[in-house]
Amino acid sequence: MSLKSQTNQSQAADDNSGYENQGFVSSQSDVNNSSTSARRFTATRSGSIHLNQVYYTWNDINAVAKPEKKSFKLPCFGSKDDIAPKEPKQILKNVSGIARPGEILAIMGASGAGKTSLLNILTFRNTSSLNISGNRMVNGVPIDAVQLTLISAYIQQDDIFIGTLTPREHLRFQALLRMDKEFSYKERMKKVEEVIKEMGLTGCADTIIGIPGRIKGLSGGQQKRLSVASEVLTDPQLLICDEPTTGLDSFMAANLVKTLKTLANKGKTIICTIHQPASDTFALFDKLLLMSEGRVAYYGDAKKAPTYFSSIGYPCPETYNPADFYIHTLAIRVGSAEECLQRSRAICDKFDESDESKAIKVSFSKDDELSKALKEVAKKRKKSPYKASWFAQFRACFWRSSIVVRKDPLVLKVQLIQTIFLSLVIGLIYFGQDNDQEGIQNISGCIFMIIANLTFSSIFPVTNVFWSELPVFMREHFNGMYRTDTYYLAKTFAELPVYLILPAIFISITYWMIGLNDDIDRFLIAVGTAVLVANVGSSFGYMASTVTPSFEATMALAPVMITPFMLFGGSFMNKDSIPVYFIWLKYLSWFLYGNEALSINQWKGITNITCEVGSTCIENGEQVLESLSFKEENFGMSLACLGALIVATRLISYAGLVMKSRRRK
Ligand SMILES: Nc1ncnc2c1ncn2[C@@H]1O[C@H](COP(=O)(O)OP(=O)(O)OP(=O)(O)O)[C@@H](O)[C@H]1O
Repeated sequence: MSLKSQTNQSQAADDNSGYENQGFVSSQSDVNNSSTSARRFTATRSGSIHLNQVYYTWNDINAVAKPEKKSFKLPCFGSKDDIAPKEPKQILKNVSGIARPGEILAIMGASGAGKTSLLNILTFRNTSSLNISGNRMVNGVPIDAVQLTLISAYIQQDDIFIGTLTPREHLRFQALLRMDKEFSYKERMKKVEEVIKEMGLTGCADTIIGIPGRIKGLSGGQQKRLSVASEVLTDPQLLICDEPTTGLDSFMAANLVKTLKTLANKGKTIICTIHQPASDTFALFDKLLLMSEGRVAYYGDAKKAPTYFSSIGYPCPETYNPADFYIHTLAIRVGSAEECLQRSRAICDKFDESDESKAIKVSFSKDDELSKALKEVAKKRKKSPYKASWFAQFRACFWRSSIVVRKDPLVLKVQLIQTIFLSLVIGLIYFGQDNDQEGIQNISGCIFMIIANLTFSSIFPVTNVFWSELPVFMREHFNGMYRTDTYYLAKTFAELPVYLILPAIFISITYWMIGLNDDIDRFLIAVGTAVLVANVGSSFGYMASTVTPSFEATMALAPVMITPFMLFGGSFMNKDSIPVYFIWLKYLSWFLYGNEALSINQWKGITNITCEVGSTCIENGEQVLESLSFKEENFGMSLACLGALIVATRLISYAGLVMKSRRRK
């Protein structure tokens, strides 16, 4: 190791005190015969790697769209176009570039220029429909998708958060699951506070993030800064941002790029695609990669671009925003496409011949140590992508889900109001029932109403929350933050109090208003039965959500799925009259089990049913149960079946969630 690299090593050790040095320390001669700054890296036992500086290079990237799979058509129905083989479409042609530490590289171009395709290729994402050639290297070492994720962070265009959290809570959750095992809880929380300050989020750290259309929260710019903050927590040396300023006004866009600039000034390498930035935002970029028709039209210092374009005959007028000028010059306009294509081709050809073009291709000396370390760490990460243990994942997910339960009005507040309102309505409708002939019918009706309300008021809030949280789960799960089982189990336990307390409140109000069996033990059994029914309902809500492809499909199909269980619940049709081919549905109907349990609880041992002299009457509870085909000895079995249905529907929901996450892979 050179003397210079040893000096840098001790300096960097101070910078990275949180990392455990395992001896993978390397130096490397610099690029292009420029000054030799040693770049060391540190690999930790827990499977992370930290590079002091990142030079990300891509050379001669070519991308061709894979031919579309032809759908089967009878020859007589196909047009000539269907039969003729289609020319493979070249998306990128010999695209090269380099992103350096301490700089922001902006990838710009008109619509369809190839920015997204290039960014996808640079991040190894969504490239299954392309045939790609060329190489992508970090500090001269060819890398793959997993190796890139070890040293970089990708900030996607759309910000996805749990809207009921505050930025501080969101960042704490991220820190608990994404920072290396070596960091203590205290260090993680300290890092969160540092990042809040660094990203200018101090003023809104305890404001709710917000849910569009439901809860007002952070501004677009603050949300974007929070996205960046989430990534900065893990201290990646390479940040790749997909159109970070989209949807922001020019002031907020400039603010965000200034934040990125602060990070670049700390030595980070930043790449971002951008759509027509305002001139003050454009002025903040260090390097510019202009694309046109899948080719490089310019790569170099953003400030030198006007001189370069003047030199090839396209001077930017003084009063013009340079970004607008380049994009207009390179855009392919409808109506003059051929002329625009010729101009684009000429500009790209000129760039290919220019000195600027030659400067892109830089050579690195071989770094076998870095290559070996990257491979080793990637191997570990492939085995287990998670940085936190199973228990740490469960604890963090449980903590966050508990906050959601407490703060999301849909989960607790709205449900509580709805529960009290509906229980009062049912209580008033069936108020003060007596043990007489009319009361038998009324009580049978109100038991059914209680079960139906417990079911519906559990299913729909669950589906709403599930679908609004699903994108967050998908992104975080794929980012290796937590496993599906820890997420699902933590959520189940965090929501449990809701499905214990709300049914208990519901039954407590209705039970006494209606005047059901006034034995206190019977009341407590009714509470227990209501809790079981509500939990079958919430589990069914999860199941309906995980086995259907979209929120709309869940909302459309859930009632259809519930109807048969409701029909065979013993109220609309006598239990013993169910057609033989539908008997299996009866065994899955929580309406039937709930109905049977609550009816037995109500009528068992009742001997004093009033009967007018001279009329045919049901005289006691036993006869009531007999008329419904319910048997007292089935009481325990009905409760056990409700419990079994909860377990079964939860397991099916879990399997559905696993399938959903697998399908995304
Ligand atoms: N998988 C693909 N198959 C076929 N054509 C594709 C594929 N991916 C991209 N293209 C085409 O390649 C061209 C470049 O697309 P790309 O999305 O990279 O452009 P862009 O510069 O990001 O545009 P915009 O700013 O409008 O998003 C477009 O004409 C697009 O239709």
